[in-house]
Amino acid sequence: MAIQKKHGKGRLDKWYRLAKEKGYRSRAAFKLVQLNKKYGFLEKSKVLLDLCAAPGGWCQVAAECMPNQSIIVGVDLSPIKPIPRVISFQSDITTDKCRATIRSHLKTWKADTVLHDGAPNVGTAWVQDAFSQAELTLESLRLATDFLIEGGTFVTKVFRSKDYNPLLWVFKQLFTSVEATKPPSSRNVSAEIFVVCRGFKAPKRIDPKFLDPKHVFAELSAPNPNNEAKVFNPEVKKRKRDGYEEGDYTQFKEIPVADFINTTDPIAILGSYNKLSFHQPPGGDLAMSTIDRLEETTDEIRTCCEDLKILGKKEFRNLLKWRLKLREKFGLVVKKKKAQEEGEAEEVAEVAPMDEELAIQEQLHKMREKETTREKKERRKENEKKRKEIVRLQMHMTTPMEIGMEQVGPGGDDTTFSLRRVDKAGARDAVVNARDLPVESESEDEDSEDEDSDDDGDRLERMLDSMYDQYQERMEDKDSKLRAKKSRKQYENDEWDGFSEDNKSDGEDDENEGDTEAAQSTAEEPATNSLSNNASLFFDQDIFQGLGGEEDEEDEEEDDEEEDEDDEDDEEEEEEEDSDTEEETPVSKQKNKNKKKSEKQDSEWVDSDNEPDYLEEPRKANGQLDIDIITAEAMALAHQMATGEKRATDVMDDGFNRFSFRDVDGLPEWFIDDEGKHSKLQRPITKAAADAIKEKLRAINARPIKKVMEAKGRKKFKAAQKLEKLRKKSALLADDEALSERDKAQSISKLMSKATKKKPKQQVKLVVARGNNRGISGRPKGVKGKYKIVDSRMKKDIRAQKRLAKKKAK
Ligand SMILES: C[S@@+](CC[C@H](N)C(=O)[O-])C[C@H]1O[C@@H](n2cnc3c(N)ncnc32)[C@H](O)[C@@H]1O
Repeated sequence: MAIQKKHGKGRLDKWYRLAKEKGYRSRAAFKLVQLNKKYGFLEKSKVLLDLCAAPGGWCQVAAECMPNQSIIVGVDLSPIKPIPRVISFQSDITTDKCRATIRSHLKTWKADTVLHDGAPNVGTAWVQDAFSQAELTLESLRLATDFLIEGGTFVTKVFRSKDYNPLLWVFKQLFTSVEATKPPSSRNVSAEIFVVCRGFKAPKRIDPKFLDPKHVFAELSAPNPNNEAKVFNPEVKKRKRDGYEEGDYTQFKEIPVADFINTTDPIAILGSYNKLSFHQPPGGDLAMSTIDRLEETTDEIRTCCEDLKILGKKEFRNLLKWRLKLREKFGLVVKKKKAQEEGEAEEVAEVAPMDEELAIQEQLHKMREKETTREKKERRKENEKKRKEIVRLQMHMTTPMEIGMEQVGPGGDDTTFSLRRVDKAGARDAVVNARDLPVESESEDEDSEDEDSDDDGDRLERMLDSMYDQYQERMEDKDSKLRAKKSRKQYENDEWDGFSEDNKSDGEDDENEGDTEAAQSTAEEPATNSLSNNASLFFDQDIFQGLGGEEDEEDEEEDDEEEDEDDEDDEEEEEEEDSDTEEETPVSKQKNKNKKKSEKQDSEWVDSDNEPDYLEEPRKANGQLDIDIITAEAMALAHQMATGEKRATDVMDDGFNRFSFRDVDGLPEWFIDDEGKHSKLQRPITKAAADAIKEKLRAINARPIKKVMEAKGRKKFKAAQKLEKLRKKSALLADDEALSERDKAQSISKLMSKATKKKPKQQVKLVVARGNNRGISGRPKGVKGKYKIVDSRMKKDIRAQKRLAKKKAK
């Protein structure tokens, strides 16, 4: 059971806040709400008497729940501010005057329900309050018996004390059903219980003893205590069930040490008593004298027992240890548990749990709170780890390199850098994009903590990457330029054919063979397939020159054989072949032309082995490259080349600059993208080139797009159809002999005017982007037909334009 604070803000719990919210005068109002929810007596009542009603929370609830025209009378020692539909007055419920006043208000009516929530010493008039709680309850019962109707309900607050059971016994004599319950809004730390007595028996004569506190709460004489049994057989001793002592305001409390040894709750004793007494009664006490004589009971222990209020932690610990030792000596340790279990079982049975749903909800709430605190803790831990990892990365303590090096070491079964393995591990894309790669620890000796933090680093990287992807997607949705840029980038990435699907399937049969094929294909790509410039340059390096493909070798062999067979015809055939191919395509023509031209300039440029990939580009009928120059830089370059200001070799030279071979491996994409904006050669743009591009774009914009053309075509077609219909109709009218010529002419002209009448244009509603419409996407609420979202400025401008146009028209 959670212990709630009894003071300060601990009192301001959720019921307090709820009461404030709902306008109830006290949090106690919820106790009645919950009691009524369980027993439903208020809705059935027409006359209600609220004893001890101030400040009036219960009266408010009663006024809410009871039928209209009901009579509600509230009384308290303290004044009650007026409540609609409630009669209230100030009086002591134990007096005859109070009884008379109630009678005057109720007249001949009998009450269906009597409520009593009285508590002595809690109201503002506590000085006048002389009764104990139990006595007050009995007094309220007396009033209830005076005013209750037969079958009526009496709801009262009772405190768990030694008087509780006698009270319950009295209730049972007067009511058919008596149930004790504790509403959820009643604090757990409070000893209060509510007893709902239903079905008032309304006996003609009530035995005065039932309502006489002296008689009801008279103590039964206890049997002589067996002190020996008390110490040695504690299971026989029943747990003290006196509950809270009424009116015990004594400051100094002492308790016999034997009780301290026997108790199941030593902490409570140490906390609430001032002294553990070794004092024995006149007749002597075996337990006490035994404890006194034992060697464990040292002088120090005795001194500690003298004044518990001045002891520190250490002394308390000593006392508890001493108690345990004595209990062991008396053999009480195991038995104590049993006794406690029994005691607890009994206690639970006393109070019926109320409103299970509410209890479950509360429990769920607690569990959820626990869960969130746990999650928060974990998140904090995780963040701390990530922060450390970033610091490590920044200090170059971890390197995002050596990708897959340990898996396939040199001299292993696989080739040194088996791309296929990388591919199989699903990291091909990662290699291409130089990201998402797991960073492997550099040495196996690194401790597990480092591995963990490496994993965290990877996770952080991946998180950043995915966040960046999401950001880009969002931006692409908004910006078509970005979309185009992405598709261009994708296209460039797709050009990397180093790991073709074919190779993949081959490789599954024979790894080694596949590998050579992969190598071969990569070596061949520059010549046959269109690789990106970077890739071409990469494979142009000397290291790849020696790598010949199987096909090449076969071709060579075949050539050799042919050479052997017919040496003489070889040269002629070759010449013929060359001329044939030259004639076949304009591409080769162009190639040849290029060859001849560039022989003067640069022999490398037309090296057939290094055929540039632009040969795959679309060409015009005359064999010229069909290049659409769309950027000012390209236009400027084209201009420079056309005027001879720049040569092809210059362009190639320009290709080798400090940005050409930027090492982007292992760098996150967002970083590359960000850098890419600036890490490139800034090419000069001429004014003429910029103007030419502007002109070109203007022309492109002026060109009607396909959809507009289609719409225009549809319009034309529909007009033709309409005309045809009209023609047919007017022909019919003209042939109608029943009509006079004048009527015919009139009907035809009517038809024509109807056809030529333009449909009124649908108005475009201007919706100002303010209030709820600010920043919305899609149709604003309550707008039908065509609409346009504008800002208020635009709306005003349009109105002004219209006004001006009207003025001009006048
Ligand atoms: C817990 S408060 C009642 C709260 C009330 N049910 C409500 O919902 O606002 C207890 C009240 O009992 C009143 N009380 C105590 N002894 C009384 C007595 N002898 N006669 C009348 N009222 C008494 C106190 O003045 C105090 O206002």
